[in-house]
Amino acid sequence: MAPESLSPQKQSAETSTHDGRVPVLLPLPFAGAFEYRSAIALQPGDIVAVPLGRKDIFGCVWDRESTVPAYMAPPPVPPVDERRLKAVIRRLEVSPLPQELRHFIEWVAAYTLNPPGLVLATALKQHTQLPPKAVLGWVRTEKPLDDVRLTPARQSVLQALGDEPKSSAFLAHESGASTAVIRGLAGTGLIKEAPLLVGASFAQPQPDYAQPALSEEQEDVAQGLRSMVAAERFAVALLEGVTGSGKTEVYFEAVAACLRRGQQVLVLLPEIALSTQWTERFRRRFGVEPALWHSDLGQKRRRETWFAVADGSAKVIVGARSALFLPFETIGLIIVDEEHETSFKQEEGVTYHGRDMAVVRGRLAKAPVILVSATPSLETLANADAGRYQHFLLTSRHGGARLPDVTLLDLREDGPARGQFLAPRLCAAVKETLAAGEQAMLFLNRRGYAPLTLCRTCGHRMQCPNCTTWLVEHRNRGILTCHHCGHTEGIPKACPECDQEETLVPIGPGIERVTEEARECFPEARILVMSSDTLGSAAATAEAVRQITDGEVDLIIGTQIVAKGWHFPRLTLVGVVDSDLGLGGGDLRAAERTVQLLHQVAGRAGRAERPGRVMLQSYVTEHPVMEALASHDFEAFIEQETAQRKPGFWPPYGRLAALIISADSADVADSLAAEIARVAPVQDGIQVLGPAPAPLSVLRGRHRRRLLLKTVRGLAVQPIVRDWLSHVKAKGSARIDVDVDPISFL
Ligand SMILES: Nc1ncnc2c1ncn2[C@@H]1O[C@H](COP(=O)(O)OP(=O)(O)OP(=O)(O)O)[C@@H](O)[C@H]1O
Ligand SMILES: [Zn+2]
Repeated sequence: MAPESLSPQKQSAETSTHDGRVPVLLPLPFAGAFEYRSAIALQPGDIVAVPLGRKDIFGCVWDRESTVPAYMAPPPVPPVDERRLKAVIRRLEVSPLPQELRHFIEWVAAYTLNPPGLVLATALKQHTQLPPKAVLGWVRTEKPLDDVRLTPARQSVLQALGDEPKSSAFLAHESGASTAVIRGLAGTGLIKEAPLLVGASFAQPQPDYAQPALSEEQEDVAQGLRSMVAAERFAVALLEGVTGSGKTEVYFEAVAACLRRGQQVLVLLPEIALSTQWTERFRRRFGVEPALWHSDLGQKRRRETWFAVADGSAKVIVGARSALFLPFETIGLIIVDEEHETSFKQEEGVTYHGRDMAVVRGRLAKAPVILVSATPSLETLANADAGRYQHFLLTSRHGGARLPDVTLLDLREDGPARGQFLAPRLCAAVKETLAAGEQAMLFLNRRGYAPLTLCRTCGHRMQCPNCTTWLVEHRNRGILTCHHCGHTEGIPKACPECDQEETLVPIGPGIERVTEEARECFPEARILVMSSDTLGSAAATAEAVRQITDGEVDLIIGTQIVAKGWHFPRLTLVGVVDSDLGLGGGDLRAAERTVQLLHQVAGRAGRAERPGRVMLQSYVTEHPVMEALASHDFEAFIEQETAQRKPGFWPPYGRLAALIISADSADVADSLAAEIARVAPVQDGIQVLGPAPAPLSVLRGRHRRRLLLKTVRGLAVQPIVRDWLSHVKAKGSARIDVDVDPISFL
């Protein structure tokens, strides 16, 4: 989304006790805030308990003035009659939601066409459940030192103690002493318990802890980023650089600049649970771990982090997109790493794009935003080309490493033997690599053993009973499973259709099947499989990374997990088993996404002294995607994509909103879809496509139809969709979901 569509923000300094009435936003799908009576003075942002129907519920005292531009704002909620007004029960003793965060919540709601209460729910998820319990730490007492015998362990504890209370864990870590020593010290009366300042457990990153020597090119870019931070105003930059060029190292300089100004930094990573290498690099650069924010965080840690972000003591927060909803004290910089990743888009509930909303958040915080990628999205490139974003480039790999040589393996000519998936030339290359004591990687973006199970006799295909999709065989677990709804069944002995035994055969490869083949071809190799099925936790991932880095593994076989920003210095060969996999389906971004993914995987090869090579197995070697990958010429590819999208006003040259209609039965879905189509907007610059059955026309037992609204760039989709949907109502089991800027077209 373009920053120019954001209007300047209005201040709403007004207190909300207004004739004793306050608007309170509840974390529920209502159109806006409700009014309540309040005898006590309340400020916007206060968390309160209020009655709703016969229940009590938490809500947030809201602003009367909206900062969202009028054309995007939802219609106001009609005021409530004085006599029906209910009273606020009490104010909670917890930190209020800052104004900037409230404005952000309104923005996200208006932009994504969601009720603001649902967006508030995202922000409140952890907050109001928190009992404000004091956590105790230790401080020095008045008692003179001379009275006490001091062991070296006790001395080092005293040294680690500052003016502010410190937690036992912190003291133990800093001093190397055990908690027993600390308790012993307390027994002497030299230290006593005191409430911890919230966030005290977050050690401060040191901007000058270990500064790298930057190359000239890196230094130029770092300088540009530092001055953006120094300007302390909203601006967006694209940091584009080939894989291994040191983008992380360079944006760390912007982080350092922000830390020196005492401000907070938010870094969004697409796959935070996999980011162990990233946090380790951060620690090497800044001396401490950053604060993490993701869904696997334990309750206690979540709570500590929330408060430490609110009081400004957590300086660098690295998180998944939900970190955008944290109550930052002063954001000075936002970084979105791998900005092209589609996993930044939340697909369930409130559908929003983390990258785009990061730009909104930066705007509200008056802070610069840096978008980082080796293969930027067309959206971001278009913004850079139009001069809306600054554009920084890193053109060479660090330390003289070369970009890998990319070879296309045409499967029509050099394909593998029947029933196999690795072409002879790829096998030979793997053998050579392993013989040289280097590591190889095979990439296939498909979990399980085989994507389809078919009866050789009658042609029956094993399908999910709840979804329009085939069941995927997971041979290791002896099951067939649906990757959409989770339906699981045993692998039958006989075909359920024709009852013949031993006729079901797997069609096509998943990584389990490729692994089986690799074990036969490379019997000596130590193989490690990386997929969400084998790496369940951050700890398992960290251990896998350690094994690879320490050279305990020869061959890595994996799904898209292996494409993430890993730095494996011994890895010199990457083989892509099925390069064409992402190209089918006719999705608007299929080609773009394939280039991004395969380039990212290829970029894992040859990142240190030894040169790398990449082999792409494909049936369409003449496809522009394959040519771009082989020649490292993305400009030509982007030009071609642009030429295809521009005339039809496809993003980023137009805007999209998808309507997904779903219901228990096909009839209900069809008739609602038809009704919506009948009242579709007719206007210059607008086109409505559909209704049509969704590619996943049945999902979890619900029948789905899609309509797509397309507008020219100058028209905002929000008011159009809002007006459109005001003419229809979903009844019974039917539902209408809106997806603004859709990424998935399933
Ligand atoms: N100036 C530097 N001094 C020392 N090491 C550096 C420097 N620049 C980069 N490196 C090292 O080079 C390697 C690649 O850098 P980095 O991972 O930052 O690149 P990247 O552009 O983010 O890569 P990718 O897009 O592939 O994830 C890392 O190990 C990094 O520590
Ligand atoms: Zn299913």
